[in-house]
Amino acid sequence: MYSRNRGAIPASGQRLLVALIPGRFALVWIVCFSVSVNLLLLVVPFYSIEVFDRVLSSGSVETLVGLTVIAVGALAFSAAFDTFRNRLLSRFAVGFEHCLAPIILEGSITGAAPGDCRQHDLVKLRELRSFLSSGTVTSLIDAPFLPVFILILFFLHPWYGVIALIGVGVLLAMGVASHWIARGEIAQASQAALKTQALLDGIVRHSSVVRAMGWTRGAIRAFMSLNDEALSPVVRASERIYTISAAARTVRTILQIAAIGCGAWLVLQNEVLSGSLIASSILIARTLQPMEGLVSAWRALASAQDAWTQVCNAAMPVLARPRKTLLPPPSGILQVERVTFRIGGTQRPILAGISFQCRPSELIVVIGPTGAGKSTLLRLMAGLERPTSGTIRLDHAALHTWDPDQLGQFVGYLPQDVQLLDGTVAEAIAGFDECARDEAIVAAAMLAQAHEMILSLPAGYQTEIGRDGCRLSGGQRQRLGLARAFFGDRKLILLDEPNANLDPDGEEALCSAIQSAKARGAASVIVTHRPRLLTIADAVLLLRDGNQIAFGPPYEVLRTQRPAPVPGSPGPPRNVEPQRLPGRRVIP
Ligand SMILES: Nc1ncnc2c1ncn2[C@@H]1O[C@H](COP(=O)(O)OP(=O)(O)OP(=O)(O)O)[C@@H](O)[C@H]1O
Repeated sequence: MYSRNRGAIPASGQRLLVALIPGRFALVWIVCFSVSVNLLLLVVPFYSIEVFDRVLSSGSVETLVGLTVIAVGALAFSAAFDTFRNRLLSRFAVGFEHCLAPIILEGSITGAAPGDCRQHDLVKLRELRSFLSSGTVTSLIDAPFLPVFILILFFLHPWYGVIALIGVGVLLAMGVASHWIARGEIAQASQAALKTQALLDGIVRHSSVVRAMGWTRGAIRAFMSLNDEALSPVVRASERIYTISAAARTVRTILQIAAIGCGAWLVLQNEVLSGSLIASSILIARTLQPMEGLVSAWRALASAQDAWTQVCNAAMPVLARPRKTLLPPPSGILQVERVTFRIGGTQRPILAGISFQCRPSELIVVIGPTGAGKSTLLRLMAGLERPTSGTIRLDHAALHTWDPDQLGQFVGYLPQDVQLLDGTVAEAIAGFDECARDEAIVAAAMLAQAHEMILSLPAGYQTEIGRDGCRLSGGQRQRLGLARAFFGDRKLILLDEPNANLDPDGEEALCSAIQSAKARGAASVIVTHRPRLLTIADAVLLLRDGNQIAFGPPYEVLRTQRPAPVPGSPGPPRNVEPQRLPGRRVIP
């Protein structure tokens, strides 16, 4: 079965997952209702036997009326039980999704779930939910009653039983064949569908770039070609399954005719009464119909099995994670100890042996050329990645020992691309903090010098900013991102090029916001390519090719990195601020 090469899931893990599902005891009721529905299905064949063999021979109208009332009553009960069973199944399916969706989502957000297509795990969960409330599941639940029907057929006459057994065997073989045929195609289609979805996400997300660069037709062509790739195995599998399904229908009809012919012959031989002829043909139809349904249900079954494997793979790492003890609020002592980071099995580390410390009220500015590893270092300090070796500590506790949500309350992180949540300005600042007070939101906006800008927006703090803040300018987005980073009681502020889109006024505002954060006792680490922040920094960390070239007071680091003056040249003027950061272009 296709499982994104994630390896087998231990049966104990699957049991653990199933044990979490609420309402699983409803399954007992579902089975009870199924037993009742299937037993009540026997009413029609027995009614036929009684009518043909007793009423017609005795001519008793009272018996006929009595039998009819009983049969209709039993069928009414059967319909009611069937309804209850389906309702329970659909509620169980909703409970199933409701229970597992938060786990899967947590895996996607925290990166606990393996694989690069985590957003599809929720889609797979939804597929499973609709499978659970589908007719395929009721057919599967009904399947164990087939032996009962076959036994009754044997009881009516052994030949009826033999015909039913042959039918079940042939249809079962056809079902298995369709499963084998569909298996490879479904795996292929599933992989291609993931690729198509990823491409579609990219095109929709960057639709303005696609439009501006004149790539619309190209994007459509690329999408259609991948979509065709995803559809063709589905079409191939469907065509083969339809062929087998049609053959199965023919086999069933032929066997039903055979049963009637055999019954008629047995009546002529006086081996059975005519009532049993009718009863046996009804019972054979009841036996073979679900089997025929299972032939086309194999594909749904294979897809559900694939979805279950993916859901288990996504949920297990989250369930296996130990609960973390909540630590006291930190004061903001950040220690980076011999940190090395490499991705996958790559030889060259992105960061190698980085060590420094940042105390409360200190500001460290990280500089270095493009690709030096500055953003990666910030991601590690925000706890988004774990060092390959070495440790990063906040108040002496390694970051991975903090509860991620608790740690997040004390870390204000602004990535290079601001990434604002869709919603209002206030929501973009407070995020998913349900207890956020308006005063705290406004205070953060004021600290980031974004308050005036927000008030100038059409609906102030209630202005909808659109997906990723698309209705705001780059500078406005950056100021909102800053306000979000300062929102709440942050003890560690991590900003990745916060002044990239800021004008000189914005940069001054950023400096005063950082001074306020310093005054509050927050430790700050800021990546920048511009020199303004160096004037308020306590220390500078210079990175190059993932290595720590220098760390110390700004003037020392910059002095050691300046090119030696050419003998005889006048040298740089003494009273001018540094205009070139080591390893970087000249700052205008
Ligand atoms: N997810 C990733 N997979 C593979 N390589 C990565 C990944 N993230 C970063 N890198 C590599 O790590 C190196 C450092 O990247 P990083 O973004 O940290 O640099 P940077 O110093 O912040 O650069 P810039 O100043 O341009 O933002 C780069 O060579 C980059 O290609």
